[in-house]
Amino acid sequence: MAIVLGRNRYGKAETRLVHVRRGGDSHELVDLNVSVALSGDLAATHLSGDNAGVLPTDTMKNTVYAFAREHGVGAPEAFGLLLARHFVTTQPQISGAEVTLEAYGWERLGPHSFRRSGDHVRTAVVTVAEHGTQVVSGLKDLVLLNTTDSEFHGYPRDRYTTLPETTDRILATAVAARWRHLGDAAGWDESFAGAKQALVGAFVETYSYSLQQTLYAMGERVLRDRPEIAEIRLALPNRHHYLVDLSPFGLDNPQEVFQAGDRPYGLIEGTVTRDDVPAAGAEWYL
Ligand SMILES: O=c1[nH]c(=O)c2[nH]c(=O)[nH]c2[nH]1
Repeated sequence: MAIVLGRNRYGKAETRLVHVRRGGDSHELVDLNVSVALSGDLAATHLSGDNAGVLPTDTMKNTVYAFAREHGVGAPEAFGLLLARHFVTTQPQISGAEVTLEAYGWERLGPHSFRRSGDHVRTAVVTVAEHGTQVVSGLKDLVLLNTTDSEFHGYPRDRYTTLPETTDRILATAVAARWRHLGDAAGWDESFAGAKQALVGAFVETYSYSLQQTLYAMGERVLRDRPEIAEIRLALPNRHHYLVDLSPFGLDNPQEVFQAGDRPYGLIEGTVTRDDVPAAGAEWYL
């Protein structure tokens, strides 16, 4: 029996970067949370504390800020690619870099005034490794709700089943989605806007018999509308809304008064994919 070092990586997590582009009269604002994880020949530091190959995580943080000044910050995918390629090409012991970015939205109020817009967080994960480059875009915390056009019935019942069948309910979720691109040179902002629009459009327009059906419709719409996207993964918490029994007060409740549930919640997860695209890198499955 031997004890050996397994998979490992290291990096600086959650570098908060705010970039102001002061071009003309109107300023541009980008607000990012950037995490870098590097992998490669890092056995020496783990086994003997030899740090000859360990670029400090502090340097990674500095690189994020310096690159913002030197190159500007465009789409999160583009900035992530720039950083990931930099670490892999300049550090001989590093063979893989994963840069994860969250972009917080700011809505313009004036030439140099903004209001934080909280309806979703845009995400990107860029991986540069020996086997290739993978760009995954996404979003999270996008809360959507339909007040009708949602049913749930026809499910198996056992002795523990109490859920009443319904032909009219609220369907609500907080969308977390990530989608992998076929190439590494999409028009990132336009692609993101199109994918988000497809997700929302399918949620609104699908008459739903289950959140699972809605999930598939959302993924399918993204792949139909966006040829640059190979595959999409969705995680949809079912934000249950319980019809309140008002009969003790002599009142009816024709789908008007609901209690918003918190926990527990159903969690519906799924992948929608094209059947003719190259397989994803291993990172996709984490
Ligand atoms: O859309 C739904 N899918 C389920 O799998 C499920 N399970 C449940 O209790 N309610 C729902 N709703």
